[in-house]
Amino acid sequence: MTNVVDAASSATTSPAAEASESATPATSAPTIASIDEGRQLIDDIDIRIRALVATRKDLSAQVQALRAAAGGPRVEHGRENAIITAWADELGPRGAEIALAVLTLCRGNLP
Ligand SMILES: O=C(O)C(=O)C[C@]1(C(=O)O)C=C[C@@H](O)C=C1
Repeated sequence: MTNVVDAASSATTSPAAEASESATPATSAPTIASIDEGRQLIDDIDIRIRALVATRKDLSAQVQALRAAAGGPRVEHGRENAIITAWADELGPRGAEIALAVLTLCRGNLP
C-alpha cells in the first residue's frame, strides 16, 4: 500500500484518494533482539513522521489559502477540535498535546 508521502508524487491515482487509502490504524511493533535494532527502527519511524508532518503542513497551507481566497477565516475552530479529539481518542492527553503542536506548526500561532 502506498503511503501519503509516496502518494503525493503518484501520477496514477489522485493524491487525495491514495492518502485516504493509506489512513490505516496504528500497527503493532515487532519484537526486537537488541537496543541497536530498536533504535534503528525508532529512527526510521521518526524520519517517516517528520516527512508526513512536512506533507501535512504543505496541505494545510493549501487549504488555508483556498479558504482565505474565498473570504473565509484563517482558523476553523470546529475542524481543529475534531482533529484534537481524534488524537486524544487514539493516544490520550499526550495525543491532544501532539495534535496542538502539529496544528501550531501547520497554521502558525493563534491570533
Ligand atoms: O482543515 C482545515 O480547514 C485547515 O485549514 C487545516 C488546519 C490543519 O492544519 O489541520 C489548519 C487550520 C485550521 O484552523 C484547521 C485545520
